[in-house]
Amino acid sequence: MHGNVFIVGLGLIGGSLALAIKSKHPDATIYGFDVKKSGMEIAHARNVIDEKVESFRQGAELADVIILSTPVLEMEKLVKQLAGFALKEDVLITDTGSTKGRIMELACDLRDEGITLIGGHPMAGSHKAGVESAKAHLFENAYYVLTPLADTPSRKLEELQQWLSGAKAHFLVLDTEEHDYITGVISHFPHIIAASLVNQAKKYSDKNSLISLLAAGGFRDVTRIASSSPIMWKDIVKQNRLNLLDLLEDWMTEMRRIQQVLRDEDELAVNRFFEEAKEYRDSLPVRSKGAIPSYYDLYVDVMDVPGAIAGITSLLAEHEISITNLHIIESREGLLGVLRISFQKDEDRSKAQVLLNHNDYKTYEAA
Ligand SMILES: NC(=O)c1ccc[n+]([C@@H]2O[C@H](COP(=O)([O-])OP(=O)(O)OC[C@H]3O[C@@H](n4cnc5c(N)ncnc54)[C@H](O)[C@@H]3O)[C@@H](O)[C@H]2O)c1
Ligand SMILES: O=C(O)C(=O)C[C@]1(C(=O)O)C=C[C@@H](O)C=C1
Repeated sequence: MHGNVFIVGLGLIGGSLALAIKSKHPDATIYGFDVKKSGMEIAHARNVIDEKVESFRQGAELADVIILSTPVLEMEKLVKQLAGFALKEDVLITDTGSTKGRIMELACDLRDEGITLIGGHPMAGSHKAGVESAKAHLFENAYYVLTPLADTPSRKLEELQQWLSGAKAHFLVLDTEEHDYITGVISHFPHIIAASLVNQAKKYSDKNSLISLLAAGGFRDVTRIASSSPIMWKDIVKQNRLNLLDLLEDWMTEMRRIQQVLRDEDELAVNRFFEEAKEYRDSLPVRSKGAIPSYYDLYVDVMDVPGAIAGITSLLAEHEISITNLHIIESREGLLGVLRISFQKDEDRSKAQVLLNHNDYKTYEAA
C-alpha cells in the first residue's frame, strides 16, 4: 500500500510496528515522532522510520494512518489534540495501548467530528523498553486485539488490518470492557504481583544479603516482568483501576484461604491448590504466541566454566538441530547452572534430549 504512516512514540512497540509495516508495504513512508529526541534519532539512523517530524501536529496533518504508541496517559492527551488539527479527510487512527476503556471514550468524541479511531493492542511485548529493542517479528503469531466502535465501517477495519498485516499477528475483535477485564486478569494483575514479589524480596534482602545471591530460576521466571517500564505500568494500572481492585480483593481472599490451610496443616488442601494450578497451566495452548510463546524448552545442567555452553551448541549444530534461543536461568560461579534451550518444534526438542542424554548431560522438560 502507498501512503504516509505516522508513528507517535518510537519505543519498543512503535518501533516494532514501524518495521513490520515497512516489511509489508515498502512503498509507504513511515514518519515518526518522539518527545525523546535521542530515541527519534536512533529510530531514523537505524531505518526504523523514513522521516522525522518536528511536532505531533506536523506528522498528524500529513498522515493517512496515525499510530499512537506512547504510554496510555500520554495517549489521552494526544487524542484530545487531534480534533483541533487539519487532518486528512480519510485519516485512520489507531493505538497500541494496553488498556482500551479510556481511549475508546475519546474515540466516540472523534467520531462526532467524523474521524475514525480503532483501538488496537498487540498481545506481545517485553520488559525491555525503547527503540533499541524493536523487532519486525515481535508480533508474529501473537494475538492483536482490535476494538472498533460499533458503527465503524467494515472497510475501515479491513484497511487497518491490511496496514498491520506485516506484523503477521492474528486479529481478534473484542468489546472494550471485555478487553480490559481479560487483560486485567492475564497481564495487568500479574505485573502487580511480580512487582510485589520483588519488593518483598528486597525488603528481606536488606536484612540478609544471601537473598539476592540465591534468587534462582523460579524467582527469576516469575518476576521477569517486574523489570518493565514503571511509567508504562503506572499508566496502565490507573486506567484499569476498577478491574484491578476487584482482582486484588479476590487474590487476598485466595491468600487468606491458603494461609488458613497452612495453619490447619491441611495437606490435602495444599496439594489441591498446587494440583489445580498445574493442571490449568499445563493446559494453556503452547502453539500460539501471546500469553504463552510458541516454542519448546529443554533445561540442561551445565558447569559454569568457559566453553560449557559452546560444547552443547556445537553438538546440536553437528546433528543439524536448530535452536531458537538460549538462556541461562540459574548460574552460580564455578558451580552448576541451568541452561534453557528453546526449539521451534517438539520433534527437535526430543532429538536434542536423546542426543544430550547420550553425551552425559542431564536434561529436563520442565525447570
Ligand atoms: N511493552 C509491552 O510489552 C507492550 C505490549 C503491548 C502494548 N504496549 C503498549 O504500547 C505502548 C508503548 O509501549 P512501549 O513498550 O513501546 O514503551 P516504550 O517506553 O518503549 O516507548 C514509549 C515511547 O513513547 C515516547 N513518548 C512518551 N510520551 C510521548 C509523547 N507525548 N509524544 C511522543 N512520544 C512520547 C517515549 O519517549 C518512548 O520512546 C504503551 O501504551 C503500552 O501500554 C506495550
Ligand atoms: O512479555 C512481556 O514482558 C509482557 O509483559 C508483555 C505484555 C504481557 O503479556 O503482559 C505486556 C503488556 C501488554 O500490553 C502486552 C503484553
